[in-house]
Amino acid sequence: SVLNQEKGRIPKKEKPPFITFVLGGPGSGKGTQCAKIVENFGFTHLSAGDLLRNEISSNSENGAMILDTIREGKIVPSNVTVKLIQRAIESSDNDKFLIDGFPRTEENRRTYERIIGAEPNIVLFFDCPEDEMVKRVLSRNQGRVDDNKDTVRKRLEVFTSLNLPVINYYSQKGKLYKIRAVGTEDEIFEQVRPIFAAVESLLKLYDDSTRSNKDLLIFKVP
Ligand SMILES: Nc1ncnc2c1ncn2[C@@H]1O[C@H](COP(=O)(O)OP(=O)(O)OP(=O)(O)O)[C@@H](O)[C@H]1O
Ligand SMILES: O=c1ccn([C@@H]2O[C@H](COP(=O)(O)O)[C@@H](O)[C@H]2O)c(=O)[nH]1
Ligand SMILES: [Mg+2]
Repeated sequence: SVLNQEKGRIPKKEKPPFITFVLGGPGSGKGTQCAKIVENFGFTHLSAGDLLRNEISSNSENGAMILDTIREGKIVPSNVTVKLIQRAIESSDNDKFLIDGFPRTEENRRTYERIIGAEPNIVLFFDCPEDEMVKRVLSRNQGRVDDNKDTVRKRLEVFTSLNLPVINYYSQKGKLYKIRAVGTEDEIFEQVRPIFAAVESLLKLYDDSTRSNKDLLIFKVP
């Protein structure tokens, strides 16, 4: 805005957004915890699965292919998912996002980096035992076509073989925050809260600065 420019600050859209990837197996509680982060810290929640399900319900050209892929617990082609995420980020006024359930594969990750031209600032990993994840998914009752025994088994296999390498990648980069995703929703959120309290302080510093320096957003939570 003019006000910002007068004060010598960088207008909001010219600053890179703060991106958090939220990872974890099926039913680990990603969506549940994202809702709490939205409520407490004002992030915009973009669930890759929800963006894909919207494509099915709006009868888009890729809808049938996406439905088949989700039924099988497989992964939708990277360019399709990344374009949906890109469109959602660009059409938002917010500058801090939770990208939930993406990237699922190393190929997803590289495609995101190529198209968006950036890496996430931090990555959360909800680490939950398999038997607990299966129990949660099978009692979810939201009418999802993939919440059945057979597809859950396939989703768990895909998680282990394709998603864990992505999680290891971000761990090696020092960007990963691992949450022990057992206990009540509130108990789990008490592990999440300090991470976003630190992010909030950092973003405040950044908002007050005149720099568009991305390095300011590389930090360690105490
Ligand atoms: N800590 C918890 N204890 C018990 N049930 C939980 C807990 N957290 C979430 N749930 C429930 O487990 C189910 C799965 O949670 P949620 O949808 O948040 O998982 P998810 O990681 O987003 O799963 P998916 O990858 O399949 O989308 C939901 O019915 C949710 O209400
Ligand atoms: O990046 C993504 C995210 C999701 N999928 C497909 O959607 C389902 C459901 O995802 P949830 O995160 O559990 O809502 C997932 O099993 C994949 O089939 C995808 O292909 N790519
Ligand atoms: Mg979810």
